[in-house]
This record gives sequence, C-alpha cells and structure tokens, in this order.
Amino acid sequence: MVVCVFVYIISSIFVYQLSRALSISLSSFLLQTTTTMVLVPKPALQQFSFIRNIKPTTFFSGIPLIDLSKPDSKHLLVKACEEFGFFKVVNHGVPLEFISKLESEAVKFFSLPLSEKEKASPPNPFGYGKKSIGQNGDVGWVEYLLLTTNQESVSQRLSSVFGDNPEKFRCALNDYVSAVKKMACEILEMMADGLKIQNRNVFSKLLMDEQSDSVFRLNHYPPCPEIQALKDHNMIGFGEHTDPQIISVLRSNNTSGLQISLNDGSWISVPPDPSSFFINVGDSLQVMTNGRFKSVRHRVLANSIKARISMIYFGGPPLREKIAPLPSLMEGEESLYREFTWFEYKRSAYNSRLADNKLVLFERITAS
Ligand SMILES: C=C1C[C@]23C[C@@]1(O)CC[C@H]2[C@@]12CC[C@H](O)[C@@](C)(C(=O)O1)[C@H]2[C@@H]3C(=O)O
Ligand SMILES: O=C(O)CCC(=O)C(=O)O
Ligand SMILES: [Fe+2]
Repeated sequence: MVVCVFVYIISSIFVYQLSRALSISLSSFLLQTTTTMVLVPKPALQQFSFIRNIKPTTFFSGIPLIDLSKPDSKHLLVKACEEFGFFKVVNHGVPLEFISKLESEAVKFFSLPLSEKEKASPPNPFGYGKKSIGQNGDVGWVEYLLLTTNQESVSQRLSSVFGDNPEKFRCALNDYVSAVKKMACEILEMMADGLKIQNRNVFSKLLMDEQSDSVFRLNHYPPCPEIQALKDHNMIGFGEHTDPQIISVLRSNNTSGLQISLNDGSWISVPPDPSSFFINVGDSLQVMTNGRFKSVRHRVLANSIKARISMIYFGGPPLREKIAPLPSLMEGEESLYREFTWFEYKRSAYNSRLADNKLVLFERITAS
C-alpha cells in the first residue's frame, strides 16, 4: 500500500514536470531548416507524441547488408525478408548524381516560406503536408511532399511552387524514380529466384505495369532543440506503422531517426547511410508470400540537432490487381489471407490510423 502511494506520488510529479517542460515551449521559437532559420508561430508541442527511452539510442549492427552485384545475394535477401522484413543494399546502380540532385531540390523546396509550400497543399491524395499524417488524426514532427510516380501528373500546384524552374524538379524526380524503380524490380526478381518461383517477374511486373499505383514521398524532419530538455523522452517524427504496398525503397541524408521493430517487439535504431538504400517489405508482399516475408514495423524519431531528409519510393500494384498468397509458395499450407484487390486494401488502410494492424481485417479465420 505504502509502495503504491509512493509510486503514485512519484509518477504524478513526473507527469507534472513533463507537462511543464512542454508548456514552457509554447512561445515562438526558431525552426531551423537545412538552409535557413525561419521564425514560425510556436506549435504546441503537446499535440505531438512522445515515447520514453528505456536506454540511450544505440545503433544496431545486425541489419542485413545485401550486395546487389553478387548473384548469390538472393538467398541472403530471402533470409532478410523472413527475419526482419528489412535490409540495406549496396552496389545498387542508382547514380549518386540522381540522388544528390533530388536531395538538393528537396532542401530547396522545404526551405521555402510556409506560404509558398502551402500552395501545394493539401496532401490528399498528393501535395504538401505538415504535421498531419493521413486523414485520421495522426501527427508527427514532419513536413512532406506526397507525389504520384505517374510522370504526367506531378500536379499544377507543384508547378506553381517551383515557379521559375519546375522542369528542374520534375527532371530530378523522374531520373531518381526511374532508377529506383529499376532497382526495386531487380530486387523483387532476386527475391522470386530466391523463393524458387518459376516466374521471376511475378512481383516486379506489378511495379512495371503502366497502371501501377506507386507513390513517392519526400519527408523533412526539422531539428527539434526543445527535446534535449526532455532527457529520457523522444518525440515522434513519423509514428510506427507498416507500409501497405509491396516494397518501399528508402534513402535518407546522414541524420539518424529511423527505427525498426524486431520480432520480440523491441525497437532498434538504423544507422543512417546516405550512399545506400534501405528496403522495407510491405503488407502486400507479406500476403503474397503467405506470411513468409514480414512487413516491417518502423517509425522515425525527431532529432534535436540535425534535420533529416528522406525520400521513399513505395512500389504498389495496379488498383484492380488481386492480392493473395501465391499458390507455389503454399506447399499444402492454408492461405492465411482472403483474396482482395489492392483498391480494397488501400481504401481500408487509408481509413485506419498509422499504428493499426491493417492486415488483420484480411486474415482468414482458421478452424483452431
Ligand atoms: C495514417 C495514414 C497515413 C498513410 C495512410 C494512413 O491512413 C495509413 C497508412 C499510411 C501510409 C504509410 C506509408 C506511406 O507513407 C503512405 C503514403 C502509405 O501509402 O500508407 C502513408 C499514408 C499517407 O501518408 O497518406
Ligand atoms: O522518413 C523516413 O525515414 C521513413 C518514413 C516512412 O516510414 C514513411 O513515409 O512511410
Ligand atoms: Fe513507412
């Protein structure tokens, strides 16, 4: 009893201190972008989510590393998708020039005054967004640009933001997306080989389809100096989730923040590497492999000192495509999921919160 009262008092003091720490930061503050310092009206930090750090951030050294120039890598690839649903690739063949050109366009865009960036709002389905993620109440310490990879439709709103030279942005985007899509298809073909599937295009053809519903995203996480005062707390930049598509290809600058969840539910920090790509298995690939590959739960924590910029290509199938476990992978197993179209899944995923398990609605109820 005495212990309970003591714990209650201590935790009340802690909650009070934390809420004070957050409310102190309610006046205006400087938001630093990578190139400029701008005075912005002070966001109420209480609106953001925080997580408690159990131990200081240590980088995980066990992230599978796949060298795409080695044909043998297909077995390592399969192992990585089964164990982590996540791996890093080197010798990827994407020209560094394409990466740096798009990164500098992204930095230029995010350094614009808010009123200019907001000309490309709202982000539904494509455009500029800030703080709000999706349409169901999720928030993060992030601003972003969501784009379709369909070349013709980089929207008019973006052209107005890129004013004098929208072609430069469009060109950097097209070069980057084409190269990354090619790499994603090579990876998917190596996966199919590694899984001994006869048709090695079974996954890649979905991204190659003219109607492929793929998305591209630029995220900018400004530094948040105020979290330094919180010592054992971190602010969420992008809340935990799995990506709904088949495969996601992520590249970031040299700022940390990305974490993935392991099978035991623990979170590990991914050391940033601007010259490599990180690959996530998405929900749709989990279904097509009947759960053999795991779609990885991941999140991004805000950094107190440095801005993080990430660019992610989400390779998705055409809307009409039926998604179901591949018969050749079932080997007498029961299907864990009922068949659905990508349209159905996307609609359901986009009606859910970031952290929700979106596949649960599509699982088959088994007899046991
Ligand atoms: C809260 C949401 C944002 C999201 C749509 C959703 O309702 C659930 C999935 C989210 C996600 C995660 C991966 C990609 O960043 C994204 C573009 C996607 O396809 O699914 C986002 C969606 C979004 O930001 O609109
Ligand atoms: O910005 C990042 O590093 C990851 C963001 C992410 O997971 C997403 O946009 O789906
Ligand atoms: Fe993601």
